[in-house]
Amino acid sequence: MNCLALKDLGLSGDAEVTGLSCDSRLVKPGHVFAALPGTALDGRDYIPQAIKSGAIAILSTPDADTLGLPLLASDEPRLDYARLAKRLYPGQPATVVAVTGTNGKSSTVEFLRQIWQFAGHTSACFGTLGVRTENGLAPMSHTTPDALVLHSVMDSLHTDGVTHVAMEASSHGLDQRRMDEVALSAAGFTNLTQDHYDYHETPEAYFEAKARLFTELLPDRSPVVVMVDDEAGRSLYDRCEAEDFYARSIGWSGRDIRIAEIMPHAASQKLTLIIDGERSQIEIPLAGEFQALNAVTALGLALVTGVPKDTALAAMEGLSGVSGRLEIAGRKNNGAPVFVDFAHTEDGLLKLLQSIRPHVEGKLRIVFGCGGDRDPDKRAKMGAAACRHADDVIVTDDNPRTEVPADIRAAVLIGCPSATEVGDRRAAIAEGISRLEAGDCLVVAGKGHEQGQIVGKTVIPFSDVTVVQELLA
Ligand SMILES: CC(=O)N[C@H]1[C@@H](OP(=O)(O)OP(=O)(O)OC[C@H]2O[C@@H](n3ccc(=O)[nH]c3=O)[C@H](O)[C@@H]2O)O[C@H](CO)[C@@H](O)[C@@H]1O[C@H](C)C(=O)N[C@@H](C)C(=O)N[C@H](CCC(=O)O)C(=O)O
Ligand SMILES: Nc1ncnc2c1ncn2[C@@H]1O[C@H](COP(=O)(O)OP(=O)(O)OP(=O)(O)O)[C@@H](O)[C@H]1O
Ligand SMILES: N[C@H](CCC[C@H](N)C(=O)O)C(=O)O
Ligand SMILES: [Mg+2]
Repeated sequence: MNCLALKDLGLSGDAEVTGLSCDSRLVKPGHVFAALPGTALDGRDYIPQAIKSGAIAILSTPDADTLGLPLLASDEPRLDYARLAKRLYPGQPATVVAVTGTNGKSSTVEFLRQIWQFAGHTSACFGTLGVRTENGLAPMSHTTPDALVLHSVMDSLHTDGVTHVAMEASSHGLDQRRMDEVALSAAGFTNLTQDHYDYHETPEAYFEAKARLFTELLPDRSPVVVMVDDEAGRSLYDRCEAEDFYARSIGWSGRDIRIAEIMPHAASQKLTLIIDGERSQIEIPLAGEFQALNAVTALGLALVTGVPKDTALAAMEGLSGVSGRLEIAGRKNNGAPVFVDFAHTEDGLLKLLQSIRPHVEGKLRIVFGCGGDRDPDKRAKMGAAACRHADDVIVTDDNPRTEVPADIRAAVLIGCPSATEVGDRRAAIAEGISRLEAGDCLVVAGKGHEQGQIVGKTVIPFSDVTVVQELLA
């Protein structure tokens, strides 16, 4: 961490700043406390608590009552919090790429990391799964972490010799300015469908939060890679072109990387791609069209960050799947497979079930639920998608958080009245497995890589993959 004194921040006094926090519960002696107005609470109410814990200055709105402590007054305290975080942790890998979109961010950043690593760059990625380097995975609490965590992660990656990092840009993170001080080299967009309307309220506001990455955070003329197969992608691409970015359009209807054909095999798929007018064919060791789309987005980002085309294509032929994304967890003794996937939106479920369907001779069965304290409007829609595209649906719990689990299940069942309801997730998975006949397939969706079930404020250890394996044993 950089050494700063109060006077370096324009405040009086020589006291050394030992750290920064926006949570009074984490304040230590010598910290600057950022008292931020929030979505549920107001950080300014916690100034007395922060002072008791040893805060020596407050960063907040000009009207904040600091009880005599020096005030770093700001009309945009979240932005200035990010700026101070960057001053304390200034290191950053030279190439930083951010990926946004409703679905596919975690997969795309991990594939991009693998391509860079294959090309000889010391690489990392971070997001929902944590911070991944060639040495392993360290957990993180958010998809786009709070600015302080973000810059301390960047700084330590830089210290460890990482030159290339791919990060996920969530709509919450963009809206709350968590990544405003990151110096970006390029950005990618996967797709936009419904999620998080509880927070953003309208589809337009959700889109604009994502669009901030391109319109406000990315330096002029930077490369952008946009999947243009949906309306949001096309509209974003047009904006990026108008703003003089180096805009690359990719996808089935992409101009710069066009997917001409995908031939699915049991556990792989052959892609025919037209890259800048030239045809290439590769076999990627991943199943499911959506995984191919994410791999192509990663390819686009690898190319604009300097990886030679042949190297990037060779890397794609050796990609490893991401934990909990169409991961085969095991097979019943009659051969029927059980997959674990992280689909937690209507479109995610649709794409997941469409991807698996061609490989199923018998019945396609699904166990899933919807998260509590998250967009309630997506629940019946997810139920309807499951009902329409699977042959057998079991609705269960998925992180009820502070909501009543039965109420969440009831909302899902509105879209899927014929489904079986089994609240306990382990019992639901057991029921799904017991129904599996030869030729069938079961997919357990919604939790993917997650290692816990959040009930109230408590995290109960729970892993879909482990539970499936225990039940199959
Ligand atoms: C809705 C939301 O995103 N909230 C985030 C936001 O909290 P907030 O500022 O609104 O919090 P608040 O509870 O109103 O409190 C206001 C302030 O008082 C402070 N406080 C509060 C209590 C106290 O005792 N002392 C104290 O100082 C809080 O630290 C906060 O600074 O800023 C906090 C600090 O960065 C985050 O931890 C918090 O994430 C909450 C826990 C959360 O669940 N967020 C999820 C929805 C989220 O961000 N998800 C995205 C997207 C996921 C995806 O689709 O991939 C992500 O990037 O992870
Ligand atoms: N390109 C895609 N189009 C539609 N659905 C997808 C796509 N990629 C992934 N999915 C679905 O979304 C799930 C989550 O994928 P991934 O973790 O890569 O997305 P994410 O954007 O990081 O999600 P989150 O918002 O939780 O961080 C997958 O398990 C799959 O069901
Ligand atoms: N990043 C997403 C993940 C949802 C995963 C699902 N298991 C849930 O809890 O709803 C979110 O926080 O909304
Ligand atoms: Mg993610």
